[in-house]
Amino acid sequence: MADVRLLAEEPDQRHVLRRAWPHLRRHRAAMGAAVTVNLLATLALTLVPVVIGRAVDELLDNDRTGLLTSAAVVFGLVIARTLLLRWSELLLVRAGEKVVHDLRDLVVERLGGTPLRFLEAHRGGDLLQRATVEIAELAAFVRGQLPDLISLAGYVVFSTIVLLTSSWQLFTLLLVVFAPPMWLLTRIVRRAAERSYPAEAAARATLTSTFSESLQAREQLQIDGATGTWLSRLGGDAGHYYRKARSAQGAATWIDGTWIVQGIASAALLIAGGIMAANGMISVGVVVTFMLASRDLFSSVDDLTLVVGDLLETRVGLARLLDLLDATAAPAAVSAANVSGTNVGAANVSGTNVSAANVSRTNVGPTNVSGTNVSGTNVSEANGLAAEGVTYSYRAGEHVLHGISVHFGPGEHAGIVGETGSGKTTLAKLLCGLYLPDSGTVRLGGADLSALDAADLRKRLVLIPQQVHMIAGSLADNLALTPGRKTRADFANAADALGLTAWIDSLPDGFDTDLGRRGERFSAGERQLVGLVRAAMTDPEVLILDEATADLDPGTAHRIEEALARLRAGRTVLVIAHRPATIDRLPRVIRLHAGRITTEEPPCP
Ligand SMILES: Nc1ncnc2c1ncn2[C@@H]1O[C@H](COP(=O)(O)OP(=O)(O)OP(=O)(O)O)[C@@H](O)[C@H]1O
Repeated sequence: MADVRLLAEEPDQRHVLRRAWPHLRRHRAAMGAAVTVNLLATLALTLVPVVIGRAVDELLDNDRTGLLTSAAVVFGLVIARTLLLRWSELLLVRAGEKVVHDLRDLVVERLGGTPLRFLEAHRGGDLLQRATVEIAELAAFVRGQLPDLISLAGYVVFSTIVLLTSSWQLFTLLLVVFAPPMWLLTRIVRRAAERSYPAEAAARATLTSTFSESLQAREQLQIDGATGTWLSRLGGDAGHYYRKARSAQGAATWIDGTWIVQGIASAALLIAGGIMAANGMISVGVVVTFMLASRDLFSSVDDLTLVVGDLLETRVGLARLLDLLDATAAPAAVSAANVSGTNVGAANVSGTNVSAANVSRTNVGPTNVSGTNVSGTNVSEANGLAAEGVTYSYRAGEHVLHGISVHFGPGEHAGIVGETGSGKTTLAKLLCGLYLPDSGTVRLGGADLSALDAADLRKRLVLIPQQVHMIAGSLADNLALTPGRKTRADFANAADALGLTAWIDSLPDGFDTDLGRRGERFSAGERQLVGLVRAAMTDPEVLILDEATADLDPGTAHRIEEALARLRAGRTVLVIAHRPATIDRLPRVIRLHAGRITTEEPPCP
């Protein structure tokens, strides 16, 4: 299991911003500009209580000109604030959306390039949740709360400065009455949120997984009459999510405590301010400024607590997303790890089981193949496809393949057979580089697959699985899923080369025939025909067909055999064979039993 890092459902939330920074770096100028404009808007609004306080003193002094000037300044500040705020929101949302857009692209790119094993090791719903819901939540936060968060943080700072410069005595009183209980409440909310939000996100991901699996398996569940069992499992997951969501709500109720703290602080300030004004220590205007600015501060802190609640929730999603990006990053490092692991394994294998040299001389007989079938000259192991001491496990410690060594010469046609679960499909995926071995090496033309360029590999080695996956759309849409830009003419040429033109013509709309949402219109065998046409367009060195286990109608079986026979020329073709008719025709057969090669039937003369 060397090449897979398993994702934790409840992520580590430490240093999330530091981890996210590399993804923000490209947009820092735009974000810096947005934050600056936002802070200017906030500053404009924070100055309003100061001007109102001055206006009150001017009113008490009968200074009409001063009063009118102050009123004009208040008006100007409010207008400036409105315009600046709108501008900053636009800038911030635009910059934030770019970040989210880049993250979304990166997730798609990383998931597309990640080893198959990584995808198989995780529940589809969990990956879906991280790649869609959590990015959507991040986008919603950026649009909805991020501008507020910056404004509110600005209010807290600027209001504090206004309060401190208005009256240090009242400010000291405010500090004593307001700050300690607020600090305590914030700690409580934060702790409760850190406990409950990740658990809520994990429970939601589990529910999504169970739900999406039930949709995928709906036919099987109905056949087995297991819908009830599945529903109760879904109900269990829904109940678990409900409990976690309630606990997260519980964490949020602590926020209401801030109202009580604010009430007490306001009353204390009013009494103290009144006494000081009566004694001539400060003007009435200063008391007014102080009360207005402290109200601003209270409501900012209040709103900030709510937004911070959202921030903590978004932080969990961001941490889960960053985990996904980290786990699917750096394929170079992954393959390097595997290459070294492979070398160790290969050394072990040659020491204990079957050495690479033995494989070519005794077990597999590539010399025979090359000597007789292909070129008439000896082909060493440097040519063709070779597994050397390959070991593989899906779960740590449970080997599915045990030191498999086998070689297929260029142009060879061979079969891999064995009972269900003996490891044929797993070996096929290793042979075409979809899995990396735990130990041992798979080589193509002498080169370790893990060292080859992934895109190049996909053109040189093609696997047609038992169940060829189809996307919603037409036959042409499905044929287009081939490396390179293929045209209608390419589809037609490939079908013609495989003798499938009559079959395509027999479809209602030829290449435009709609195959349904999941290609339901085609049987397993017909889907493999689609796979064969794609393979013909890719023109790989090695083609591996994992024969469909479902019963094939004679017409389709014949078309597959015919197409395969035409594809065989000039390339290595391996068939994971299930049907006796196929096995009988294979010139060379390798039999697997419980992850080991048991017998090797030599090539037919
Ligand atoms: N994605 C997976 N996760 C965990 N275990 C798996 C996975 N795929 C296969 N296995 C297990 O590995 C073993 C070998 O499976 P594999 O599909 O390679 O066998 P097979 O010979 O191709 O079987 P079949 O003829 O039924 O296709 C089986 O025990 C199977 O349960």
